Amino acid sequence: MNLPDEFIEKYTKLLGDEAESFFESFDTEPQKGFRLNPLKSNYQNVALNLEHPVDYSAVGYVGSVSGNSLEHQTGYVYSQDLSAMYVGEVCGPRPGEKILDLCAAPGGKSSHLASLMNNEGLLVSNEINRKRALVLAENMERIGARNVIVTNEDPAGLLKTFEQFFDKIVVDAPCSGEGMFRKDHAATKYWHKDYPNECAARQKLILADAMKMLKQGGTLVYSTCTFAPEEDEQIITWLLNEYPYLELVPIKKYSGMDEGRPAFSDGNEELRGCVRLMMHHFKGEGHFIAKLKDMRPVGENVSKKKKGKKKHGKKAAMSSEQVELWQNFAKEFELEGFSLSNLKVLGDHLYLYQESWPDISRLKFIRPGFLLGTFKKKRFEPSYGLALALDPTKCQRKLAVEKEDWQKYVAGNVISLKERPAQGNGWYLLECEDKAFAFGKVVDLTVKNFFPKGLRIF
Ligand SMILES: C[S@@+](CC[C@H](N)C(=O)[O-])C[C@H]1O[C@@H](n2cnc3c(N)ncnc32)[C@H](O)[C@@H]1O
Repeated sequence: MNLPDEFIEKYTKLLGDEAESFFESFDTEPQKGFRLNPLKSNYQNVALNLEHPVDYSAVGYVGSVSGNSLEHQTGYVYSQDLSAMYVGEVCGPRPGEKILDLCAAPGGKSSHLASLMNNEGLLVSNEINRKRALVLAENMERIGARNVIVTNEDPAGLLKTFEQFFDKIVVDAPCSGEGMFRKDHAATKYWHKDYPNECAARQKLILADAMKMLKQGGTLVYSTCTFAPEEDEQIITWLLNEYPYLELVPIKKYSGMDEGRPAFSDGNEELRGCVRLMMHHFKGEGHFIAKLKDMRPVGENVSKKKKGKKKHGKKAAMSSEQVELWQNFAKEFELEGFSLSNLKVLGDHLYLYQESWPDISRLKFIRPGFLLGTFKKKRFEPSYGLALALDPTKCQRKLAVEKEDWQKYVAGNVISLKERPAQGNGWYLLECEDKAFAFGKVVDLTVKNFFPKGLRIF
């Protein structure tokens, strides 16, 4: 491929003997990857080739997945570059933690983080660009996570709500994208000699806001998809100088992973603890990852001081009619873990929003909690996301259909039944090959279509 002359000049100097194989790697075939989603109880029940697992993630595989497959539609699988999937592993989210993914769309890292949190704790997935934030929300819905808020703020906008709040923050920063040149040749057109420095200036602003939202004792994971030292090692040097209480946590290197390069910055040997994923050594695209820990003792911080304050702000109460409609639905589906104190109505929408989460009413959001459904003239219509978050193995009110009927439904058509289900008319969780794929409403011998129009496939 044609790389910009100044790019070649720069990396010839930086990489010396290695430069030739580095440049050759831009002409090699990219290898694809995917992750399975342990939020689904039977997550290994997928018609996919699982013979090539990666060694750095228990849920990652080499291979490709069709966006039109049942596995993809039901959120059992997420296509993700083999390098990108190491970021979530390095973060190592734990159930119960409060985590921020600050630059999150389209959701590769966020879906990975949420899939490892067992629906416990809170993940705030933020994206500054509204169009991209909408795609992010769709992807988070698909994986069936119940503990995610999707916001659409610039990093400074989040500060008013989340000062010193998070246990872990992932900053997968907007960057010069050199590591994506192989996959996306057009990306070379935006590149110019000063681009990495321009990106670095923006990265510092984003990180300065991120640092204000990190709890004392918290962990920051910084990643880019570029090889540029200005945006990689030099940013880490800047962080270490600016925030002397931060320490680099050495990241484990698996086969083909490079160390960070001290010579690309101020010579600090600790930079070796970072990871460089270089296409001439590793099978994924180009990436850089660093992990830093705030070493100050976990003490009184702002969010604790505010403890006495009512966290929810104005929480719209449900009307008695809404309570009854929801409770009837929840009883029919034997839903557990949805206590009324954790439910919130906004407009006609009903959300699961844990009482312990802070008031986000001052933020621009796409999903202010997990959308359970919508109240419509004396009835409750469950959300598509709720269907994907339910465990079909535990649900009695379900209807299993063949693959052809799944195809019809996700294309926007009704399903015809040979006989009426024993439980009569009404809402059913639809499943195919033991995977919940939507709610459908049975009226006699027809399953009416409620598949979201914008997500139709085929
Ligand atoms: C590398 S992409 C994120 C990819 C994502 N983490 C994933 O795994 O799917 C960087 C994101 O940062 C967003 N961004 C751009 N400028 C930003 C800014 N000033 N502050 C925060 N995010 C920004 C972009 O819109 C883009 O979605």
